[in-house]
Amino acid sequence: METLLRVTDLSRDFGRHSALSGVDLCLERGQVLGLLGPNGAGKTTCLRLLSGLLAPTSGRIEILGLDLTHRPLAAKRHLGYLPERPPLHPELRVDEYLTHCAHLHRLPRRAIPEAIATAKQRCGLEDQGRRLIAKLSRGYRQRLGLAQAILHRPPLLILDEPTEGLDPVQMRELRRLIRDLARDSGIILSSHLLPEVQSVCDRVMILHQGRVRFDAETHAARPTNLWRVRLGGETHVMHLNDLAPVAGALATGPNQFQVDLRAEATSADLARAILLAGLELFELTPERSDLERTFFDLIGAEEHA
Ligand SMILES: Nc1ncnc2c1ncn2[C@@H]1O[C@H](COP(=O)(O)OP(=O)(O)OP(=O)(O)O)[C@@H](O)[C@H]1O
Repeated sequence: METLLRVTDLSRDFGRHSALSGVDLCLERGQVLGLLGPNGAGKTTCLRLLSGLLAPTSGRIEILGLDLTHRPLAAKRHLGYLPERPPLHPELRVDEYLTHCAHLHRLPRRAIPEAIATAKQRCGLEDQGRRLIAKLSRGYRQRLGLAQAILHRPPLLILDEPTEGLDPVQMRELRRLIRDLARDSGIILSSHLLPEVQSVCDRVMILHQGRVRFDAETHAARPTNLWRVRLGGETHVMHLNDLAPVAGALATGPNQFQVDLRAEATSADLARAILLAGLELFELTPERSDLERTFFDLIGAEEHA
């Protein structure tokens, strides 16, 4: 595997306020990393640092082994960036804007038409070249922002809230595009939506108040077949362990249990078995994964604050 990005002990202060502190991360080609966190967690600050738009207070960022602080131009050549609000020029047509971006990316003049055609094709903009940007829908503007980010075929893509403001169909299409782009690049994206990150990312980092609170592969963070069960009356854990769909049960409180179901069993099988055994079922809910627990604890803390 090829390491595209290596970040060591990255911090950024604004005056006395620490917006980001002690972030370490590594990204390989083919990986999609999701930065998740509530408003003000430090996601945009982190992505602006990684894209070289903001200088770190301390720490090191290497893109394909090039130090972003000491060799910014060489390092940024390998990077495509979709900011939270892409600076599109509404008075330009799609092709005019992409030509302008190609010049900014310093693409050789002869390579520009093909680069634009490829970027438009990948982003589903083939028929939009003559359209005024002012007339594009939100979804198409986002595609155009992505097209400018991939125009020079960078191996590293940084996308700040790429699906923000899109409708569910546009979101699904953009997620598909992100997965497609990840076949030959590494992608970091930010979001404050847990399902979004779970559906598109291989790895997730939760930021809160500028610090990393959780960092794991998303498949490792997926819930197992664990359920929380609350029963009525006087029930012993043995009653649950005797039921056919149950692989194992633990008592977690008076009449409360954590139940691990057999691989092929469903919650409906469990509910049926509990009722057939003559027990009273008060609650049956999926146990959250560590990722979900951390996320909802933090969001809950935010809402409470
Ligand atoms: N230029 C700046 N000057 C001062 N403070 C800033 C600046 N940029 C960000 N901050 C502060 O740094 C913290 C992190 O902000 P940041 O925009 O990175 O969060 P975020 O996770 O991207 O939030 P959101 O989801 O709302 O975009 C916030 O407290 C914010 O107010």
